[in-house]
Amino acid sequence: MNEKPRIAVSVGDPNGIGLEIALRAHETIRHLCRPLYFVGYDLLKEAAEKLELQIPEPFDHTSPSPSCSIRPGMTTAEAGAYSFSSFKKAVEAVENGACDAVVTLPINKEAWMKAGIDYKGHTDALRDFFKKEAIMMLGCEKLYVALFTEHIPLKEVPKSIEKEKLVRFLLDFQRETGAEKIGVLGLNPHAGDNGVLGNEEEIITEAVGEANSRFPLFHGPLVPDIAFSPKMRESFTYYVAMYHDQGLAPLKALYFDESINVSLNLPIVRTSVDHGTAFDIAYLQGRSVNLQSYIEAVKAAIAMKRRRDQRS
Ligand SMILES: NC(=O)C1=CN([C@@H]2O[C@H](COP(=O)(O)OP(=O)(O)OC[C@H]3O[C@@H](n4cnc5c(N)ncnc54)[C@H](O)[C@@H]3O)[C@@H](O)[C@H]2O)C=CC1
Ligand SMILES: NCC(=O)COP(=O)(O)O
Repeated sequence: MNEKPRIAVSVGDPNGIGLEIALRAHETIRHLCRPLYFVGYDLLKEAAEKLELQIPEPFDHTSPSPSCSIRPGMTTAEAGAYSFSSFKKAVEAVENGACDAVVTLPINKEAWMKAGIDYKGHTDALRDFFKKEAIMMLGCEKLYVALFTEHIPLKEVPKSIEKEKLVRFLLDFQRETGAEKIGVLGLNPHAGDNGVLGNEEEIITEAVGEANSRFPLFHGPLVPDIAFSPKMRESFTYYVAMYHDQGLAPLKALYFDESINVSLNLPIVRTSVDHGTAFDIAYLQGRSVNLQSYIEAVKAAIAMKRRRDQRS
C-alpha cells in the first residue's frame, strides 16, 4: 500500500448518529485514508440538512440501493434494510479488491430484525459471510476484551461454555493479537469458589490448561469482579470474557470514548465504533456526538491492513 488506503465505510442506521459522525469526521479521516462511504446522495443530503452541515467536498460515496428517509431516533425496517445493505456492499468492496478494509458505523439490531435480517450484528453476519469463527474484541491499547459468547441471552451462556470451543477460541485470539499474556475470566461469582457457587470453572480450567500446553500464556479462570481492578490491569492488557456485559461493562466504564470494536479471525479487516446508534441524541440540537471511537477505528483498520500486507 503506497498510497493512502481505501476504506469502505458503512454508514450504519440512518436514524442514528452514523451519518453525523461520517460528515463531521470526514475532514480528519480524509488525511488518513481515502474513504468510500456506502450511502446514497439523497440520504446524505437529507442528513446534512437536518444537521445543518455541508456535505464535504470531495466525499466519495456510492449508493447501497434501497431508498430510505430519515426518522430521527426511530427503529424502522426501512433503516434496518438500508444499514444492512450499506454494510454488505462495503464488505463486498473489500472482497473484490476495490477497498482495503471496512469500518462500520453503528446499526440497530432491532431495526435489522424488523427488516427480516436474522443476524445479531455485524460480527454474526461476517461469521456467516465468510464461514469463519470471527472473534469480537473491543478495547484500546490500555485494555482489550474478547467475548467468548456475545449476542446471546444470558441464560444461554453457561451451556455455551464448551472446552474444545474455548480452547480453539483462546488459541485463535492469541494468534490474531500476538498477546503475550491473556487473562481468562471465570463465569460465576468468585470464579465459582471451588464449586460452591457453580462449576463452569472446571471447564474453563481444563481449556486454559490445554491452551497452555500449546502456548503457556493463559491465566485463569480469573475472579471476574477483581479482574479489572487497577492492580490486575497492571498485569493484564488482554482478557477473554465469558459473556458480553462481563467484559464490556468494565471496558466502557473505563474507556468508552477511545475504544473500538475489531473483528478478528477473518480474511478481511473490519473495525467499528464501540458505541451504538445513540437514538436518544440523533439529529438533536445542543448535544455533542463524540467522534473519537470512529477515528480510532479508522486508524486501527489502516494499521491492521498494513500489518497484513507486510506479512504477505
Ligand atoms: N457497532 C455497532 O453497530 C453497535 C450497535 N449497537 C446497537 O445500537 C443500539 C443502541 O444501543 P445502546 O445500548 O442504546 O447504546 P448506545 O451506545 O447507542 O448509547 C448508549 C449511550 O451512549 C451515548 N452515546 C453513544 N455513542 C455516543 C457518541 N458517539 N457520542 C455521544 N454519546 C454517545 C448515547 O447517547 C446513549 O446515551 C442497539 O441496537 C445496539 O445493539 C450497540 C453497540 C455497537
Ligand atoms: N456490543 C457490540 C455490538 O453490539 C456490536 O456488534 P457488531 O455489530 O460489531 O457485531
